[in-house]
Amino acid sequence: MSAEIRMRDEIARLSKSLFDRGFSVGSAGNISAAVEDGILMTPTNSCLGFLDPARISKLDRSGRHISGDKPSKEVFLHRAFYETRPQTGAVVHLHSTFATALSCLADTDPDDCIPPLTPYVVMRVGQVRLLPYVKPGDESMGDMIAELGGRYAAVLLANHGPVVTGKDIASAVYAAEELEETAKLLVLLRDAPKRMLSPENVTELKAVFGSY
Ligand SMILES: O=C(CO)COP(=O)(O)O
Ligand SMILES: [Zn+2]
Repeated sequence: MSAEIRMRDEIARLSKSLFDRGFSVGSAGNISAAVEDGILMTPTNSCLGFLDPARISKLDRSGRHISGDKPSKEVFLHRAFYETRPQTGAVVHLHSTFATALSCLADTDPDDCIPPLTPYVVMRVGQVRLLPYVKPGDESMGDMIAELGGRYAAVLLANHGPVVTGKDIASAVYAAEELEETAKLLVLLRDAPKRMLSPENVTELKAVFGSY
């Protein structure tokens, strides 16, 4: 089996896993993964729970659609991550409930919208930047991500949802799940006095576990 066929199967398998556990609903969200000669991307308006691996879109390195169904309308956003973070192997965009809830709160800190509450979000995701609202599929979102210069592995799109990257597709999916679970804790504990991880705790985690 070729590496591309294996990757198509892996995208479908992990997408279904996210859908089955409620991380995406309907046709919300999209996933892409790098292959040797381009990028595989979930088709626009497809449901993550019912992808046909053979119909997953393929783009060449310059972003041209070369096979499969029409790609996600968020193609600009995905490509901006691959271009500015060369270590990116996959990109996961979801409308998962709690991360999206944080993206709608007026007092979310745009520079650190998923603050370090527990270690795994630091280890798997790192600092997350909130980007201003634009309509889904707007080309300007690609520019806004490019302007971050590859400094963030994940962003939260205001009033929309998270975008999380990883060195490979499993890492990106795990990081998206970790981000969502931390967002859930932050919403649950919103009005309670909280003990956050200290800057020293965060530095230690980065030193021991590295950052992608
Ligand atoms: O989440 C989405 C847009 O932000 C879904 O769009 P696509 O169906 O085009 O991938
Ligand atoms: Zn979306």
